[in-house]
Amino acid sequence: MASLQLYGVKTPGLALSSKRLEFASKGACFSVTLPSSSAVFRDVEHSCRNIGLRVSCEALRVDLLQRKEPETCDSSGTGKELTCVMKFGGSSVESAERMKEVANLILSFPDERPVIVLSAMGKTTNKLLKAGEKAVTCGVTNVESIEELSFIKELHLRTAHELGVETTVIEKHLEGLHQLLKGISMMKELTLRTRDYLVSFGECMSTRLFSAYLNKIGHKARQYDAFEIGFITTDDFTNADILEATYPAVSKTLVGDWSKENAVPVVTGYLGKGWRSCAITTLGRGGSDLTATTIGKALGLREIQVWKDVDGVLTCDPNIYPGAQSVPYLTFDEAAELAYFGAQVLHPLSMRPARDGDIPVRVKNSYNPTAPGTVITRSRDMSKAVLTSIVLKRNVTMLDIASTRMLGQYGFLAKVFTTFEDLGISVDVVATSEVSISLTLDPAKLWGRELIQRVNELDNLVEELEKIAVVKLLQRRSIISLIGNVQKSSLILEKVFQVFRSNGVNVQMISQGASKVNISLIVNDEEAEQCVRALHSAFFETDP
Ligand SMILES: Nc1ncnc2c1ncn2[C@@H]1O[C@H](COP(=O)(O)OP(=O)(O)O)[C@@H](O)[C@H]1O
Ligand SMILES: N[C@@H](CC(=O)OP(=O)(O)O)C(=O)O
Repeated sequence: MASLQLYGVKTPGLALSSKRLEFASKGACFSVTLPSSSAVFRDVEHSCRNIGLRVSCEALRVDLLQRKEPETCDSSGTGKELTCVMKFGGSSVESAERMKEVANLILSFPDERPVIVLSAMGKTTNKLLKAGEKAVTCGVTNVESIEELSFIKELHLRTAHELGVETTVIEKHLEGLHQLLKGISMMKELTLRTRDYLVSFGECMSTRLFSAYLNKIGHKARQYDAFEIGFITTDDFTNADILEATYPAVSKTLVGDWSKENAVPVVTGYLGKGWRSCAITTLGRGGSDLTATTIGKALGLREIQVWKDVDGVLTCDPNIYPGAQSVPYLTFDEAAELAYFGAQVLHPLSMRPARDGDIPVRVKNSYNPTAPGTVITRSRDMSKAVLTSIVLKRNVTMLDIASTRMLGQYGFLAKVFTTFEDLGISVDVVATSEVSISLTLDPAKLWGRELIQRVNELDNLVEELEKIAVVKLLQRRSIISLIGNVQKSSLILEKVFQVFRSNGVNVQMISQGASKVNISLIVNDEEAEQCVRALHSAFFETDP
């Protein structure tokens, strides 16, 4: 038997009984006693609906997984609510020195009562993945000498020493990591599920170190593993999606604990728990941004701050052009499009919870906290906006598909897209006429797969499409996305084509589509960076 609490209750004080259920009203909470089988989850949901309670199987499952007894919200804290999320990425917490600076930064906002979200230290996630790959082939006796394992151990132990906190806070994890790598090397295989478990050590350790440090300097803090506090996801290992049930569960734990002890919550970014597998999942690379916005929405906070190593969202990738400037304002739609089309600065799905909860997101530089950064909100004054940012997505596969039938035949586009659906391949940019279609394949989805699988999928795709069309497969293309005010598309395109002409570059496909903020152009990979630099100069560095 398990004890549950239900969320989303509409009518406080309502009592219900049935053969299998016992609801006892407790303010807005109801506890229920039932055996833990999924059939019963459905029964409970159904019964609740019948009496006007809005709950989902997922919400029930979350609480059952936590197996928490109903608690009274007796508060011994200050009664002041949490105000914002502050997320610090790997670049912001790469060393003890950086962690100290981040702690100072947090303390320099005495009016804020933040939830802290941290990524793994520096490049730890990459190193963990590399260590996992080496473990597959190196043999159990050689795991000890995997360079990346030694690096991670040394980094975290040194950080503990330099912060002056007990190494015991991470020792169990370091030992667990070592054992896991031995396991991988025995099995000679690294599944996606194991990969997620492997990388979770990064966030689990960074948050433990940081929370211990805050406590050491007299700032009460409490560490949380996201997968223990209700971050419930799909079971898509390495790219899991957050489920609705996460919001009430996370809010209940964080707000409940805060109201009792006023300890700054320090939460692992990037991680969740698969709702069927109950195993640790990850939200895709850079997923801590999504953790932050999810907490912001769950708790209805005033602001979500995402602290990076750049002065906010920039006019283009500074690695392509160091003269990129910071963009002061963006809408959620612009930021989402920018992230989706490849700007590494934000996780592609991270704007969704912020937009749903209408919570402003501020992108700031932890190395330069006085810089204003970028504020992302639902709407902004677009009257003067032309181009906001230029984004590059490299190594894209493009398909030219021309119907073998004549003009006036219907159903061609439907057949093409059915083929994509059947093969589970998603499409990025599309331009069509009645009898031909050019499109690019989403590289994130395609390149995430094993090489053999990828080649097979492309072969199958072309084979299927060739039944109705002449197909040309074009590799090594780049999408240049122009994020801005599409209302001024003629002005933007006039300038773009001038730039391309003077650089001798031919655009191979162009799509404005339904998006109100993005014009996409496809060029050859080798021409792409030069184009971005030339466009940047034309749009941002010359007088209007
Ligand atoms: N348009 C852009 N604006 C800002 N940064 C960008 C942009 N495109 C790419 N970047 C890169 O994104 C990096 C920040 O993202 P990320 O490495 O995920 O930060 P963090 O680890 O702090 O979360 C920057 O250092 C920069 O190199
Ligand atoms: N550590 C994870 C998650 C993350 O969000 O990292 P960062 O905030 O450093 O991009 C990654 O490297 O993907």
